[in-house]
Amino acid sequence: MTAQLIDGRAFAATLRARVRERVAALAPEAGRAPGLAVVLVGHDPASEVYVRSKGRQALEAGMKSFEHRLPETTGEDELLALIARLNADDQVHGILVQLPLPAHLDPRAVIHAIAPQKDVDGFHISNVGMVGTGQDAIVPCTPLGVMMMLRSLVDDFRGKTALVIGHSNVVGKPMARLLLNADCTVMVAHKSSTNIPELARMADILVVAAGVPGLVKADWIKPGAVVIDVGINRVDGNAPDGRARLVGDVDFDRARAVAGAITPVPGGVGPMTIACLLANTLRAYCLQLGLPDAPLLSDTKDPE
Ligand SMILES: Nc1nc(=O)c2c([nH]1)NC[C@@H]1CN(c3ccc(C(=O)N[C@@H](CCC(=O)O)C(=O)O)cc3)C=[N+]21
Ligand SMILES: [Mg+2]
Repeated sequence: MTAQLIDGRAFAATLRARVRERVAALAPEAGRAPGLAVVLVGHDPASEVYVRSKGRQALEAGMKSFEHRLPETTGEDELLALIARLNADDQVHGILVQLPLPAHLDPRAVIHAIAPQKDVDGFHISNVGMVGTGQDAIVPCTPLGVMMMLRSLVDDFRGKTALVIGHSNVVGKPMARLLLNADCTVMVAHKSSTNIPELARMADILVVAAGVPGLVKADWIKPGAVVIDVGINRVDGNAPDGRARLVGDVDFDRARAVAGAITPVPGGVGPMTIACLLANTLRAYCLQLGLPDAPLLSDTKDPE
């Protein structure tokens, strides 16, 4: 058997188109469009690329984009003052502070300074607590995108067993909570657990967010399982042209022969993360303006 490839670029394009349509319907005058503010401190090259594409995609969706680039040496007071201004700015409906921050800045203090209704990353303790108790909240972009893709593949989460490898606040923990909220049986493993292969072999749904290239071997995968690879690892010099190559956390070429469906890297989870940021910004806008907020992709079985 060869696994079905889950096309994250196609899902993301469909979601972006739905966001764009709804923005056009809700805010025909550009002056009232949803606004996304992205804050980047310092010059991490990967972060620069992501921040640029977030800004470009926000504009393409008919939103306003505000980019704030601050020097590496920015003090916490200065950053908190900027967040306070963005919280008070009625043109700004979503605020994202790009992580990681330089070491002298405390990410918790910064995240918790963001107004929860503008926290489009879903990292504020208020949104985390809401998701943790099964309430409607702003959900972190990567796990939200994964759930949208899973819903198109899994008819009924009840009775399914899921393993999440990695328990970060950004991906693993919220992923596990969303799967629990969907009535899956959920296991969460640290990447260095010695029994991961046995746990993985029980999983109908395997979500890997460990940051270890090729961690998951084909013989860990239950035949027919849905495998979601969240890893984005830059491996130097392996591409035919000698440049860095992106690989996931799953030994993709061999896993394909065992899994029922699998996400590639690149072109899997990554593109959905940014599309979900736009969806969250639209959601935040609706919450702030008291507009109805209908689901965009989460309710549909098929991205077409
Ligand atoms: N506050 C905050 N929120 C984030 O959501 C956040 C962040 N900080 N810091 C960095 C990570 C990383 N991240 C990605 C988004 C898109 C791709 C993506 O589109 N990846 C493409 C490939 C891109 C490439 O070629 O590098 C793909 O997988 O196909 C990847 C990674 C969001 N992050
Ligand atoms: Mg991420």
